[in-house]
Amino acid sequence: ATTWPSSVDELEDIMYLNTGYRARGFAAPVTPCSFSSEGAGRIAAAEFIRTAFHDMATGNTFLGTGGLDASIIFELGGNQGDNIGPAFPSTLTKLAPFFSSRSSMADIIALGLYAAVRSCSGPAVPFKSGRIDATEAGPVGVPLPQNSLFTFQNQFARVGFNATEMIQVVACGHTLGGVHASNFPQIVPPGSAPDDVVHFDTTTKFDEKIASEFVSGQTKDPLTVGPAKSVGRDSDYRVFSSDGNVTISAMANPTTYTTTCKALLQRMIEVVPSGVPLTDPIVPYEIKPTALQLTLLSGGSKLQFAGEIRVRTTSRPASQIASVDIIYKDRNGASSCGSCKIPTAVKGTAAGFDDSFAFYGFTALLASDTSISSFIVLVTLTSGAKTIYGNGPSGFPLQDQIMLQSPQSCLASNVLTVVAAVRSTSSSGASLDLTLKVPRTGIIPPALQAQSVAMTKGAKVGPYDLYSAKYTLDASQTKNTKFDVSLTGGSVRVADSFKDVGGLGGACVPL
Ligand code: HEM
Repeated sequence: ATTWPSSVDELEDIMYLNTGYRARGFAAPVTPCSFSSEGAGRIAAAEFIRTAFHDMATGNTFLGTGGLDASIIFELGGNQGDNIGPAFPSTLTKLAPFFSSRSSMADIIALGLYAAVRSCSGPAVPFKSGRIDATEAGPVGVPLPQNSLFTFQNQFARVGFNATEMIQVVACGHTLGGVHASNFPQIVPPGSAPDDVVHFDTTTKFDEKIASEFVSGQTKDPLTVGPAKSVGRDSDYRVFSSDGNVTISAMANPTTYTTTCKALLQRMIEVVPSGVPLTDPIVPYEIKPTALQLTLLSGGSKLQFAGEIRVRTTSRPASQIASVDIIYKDRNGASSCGSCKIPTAVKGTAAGFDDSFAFYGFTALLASDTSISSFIVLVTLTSGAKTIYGNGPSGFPLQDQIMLQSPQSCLASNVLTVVAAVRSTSSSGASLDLTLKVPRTGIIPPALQAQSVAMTKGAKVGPYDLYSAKYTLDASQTKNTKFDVSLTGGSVRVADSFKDVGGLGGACVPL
């Protein structure tokens, strides 16, 4: 199990909170499987999968370069012929809002494949994080329908797939969507098909029909039969028949198809430059603290501790949970707080493709002198059974050395004011660390730009000193800027992190 907090926390939320309370909505553009906000003839799930393939396809595992690195964001515009069609800009536009300092664009593209495949009833492709974004275009070299079999085999070998795996992974991709007349008029002549698109198989589902219809001679795959043949663009035919139909026949079995595609699509999204370490596959937390916030209250003797505990309710439904309690330790790791118990109440439920969650909210007052350093979570079932979630040996950690003072902070006509409370014993100073999204001409995702502003020391309130800083944002940055407040001077970075300017009020309230 992952210990909280972890580098995967943001991606874990994006991956699992599809609908309901605190939904991130990442899978909404590909739900249901047949959906596209772009209108008739388009399938966003197919476009997400094709985008991941094209980003990966120019990698080179011999040299350890490229792969799934988001270099595709620099490779649109059409002059190189690799990325033809509106699928790529549409996909990147839908993915870009999820790009942050905690979720690289390359990870988001890979996660897009997971969501698209799963939304179409395909397997849950294991998703690791840690991909690093390229800073410029990669080489050309996506397989094109006019390429020879020999070229295809070399192109797939370059990204680590042998001749058999090439057949398999093409069959995994070409189960959704199809060929569009506007992109490949020699393959689908304009006006020759409804909505100017011919689908690869007869179902809009992640299934083996692409293989079974090929083997039975029923296929209408436009890269196998039809106009593509006479112009040498029947690439699926060349690929699928390249070993005398042995592999594509095996892929006609539904179980073989699903198992093979799960493994090969995972490998596909794990083609990354050498030296890029990926995490273990992300799995949902059983218990995950959410939106925790300490706030110093007026007078300085009390801290407000508020937040939510997200409980996974997939195998243990929320209806069986009688209570969720927090049991905390004071800032010295002791229990000077007495029972040190904080009750919670249900705030809402959420769901992913395969998991469900309930959020339990709480607000408590703590003595600011003794404060808090960690907590564990006690789940009591209606049967009386109790389970303690300790997050490893030391509990869920919480630092009280620096905290955002949300009520004292505000965003008023683009001017951001941030106030933090810093324990008087803590440090030499505080810093406001912004992650700005800077729009780039002709490139869909913005650049991330780190910006630090020294905070100015103000009044002393109880055991804390207040610090403040101002920063003027561009209009486009008033909704998408994240920021930390951090201590300066220490050897280990201590911060209250990943706050959203969108969460601040329009008027700062003095303490
Ligand atoms: C020999 C290798 C391949 C060739 C030559 C090839 C070629 C093509 C072509 C020409 C299209 C039509 C695009 C359009 O008209 O919009 C297409 C669509 C598609 N390809 Fe491939 N492809 C190959 C391998 C793959 C692989 C390995 C995957 C993913 C695992 C994949 C996923 C897709 C998907 C999902 C679509 C449908 C897109 C849509 O409906 O918008 N392809 N491919």
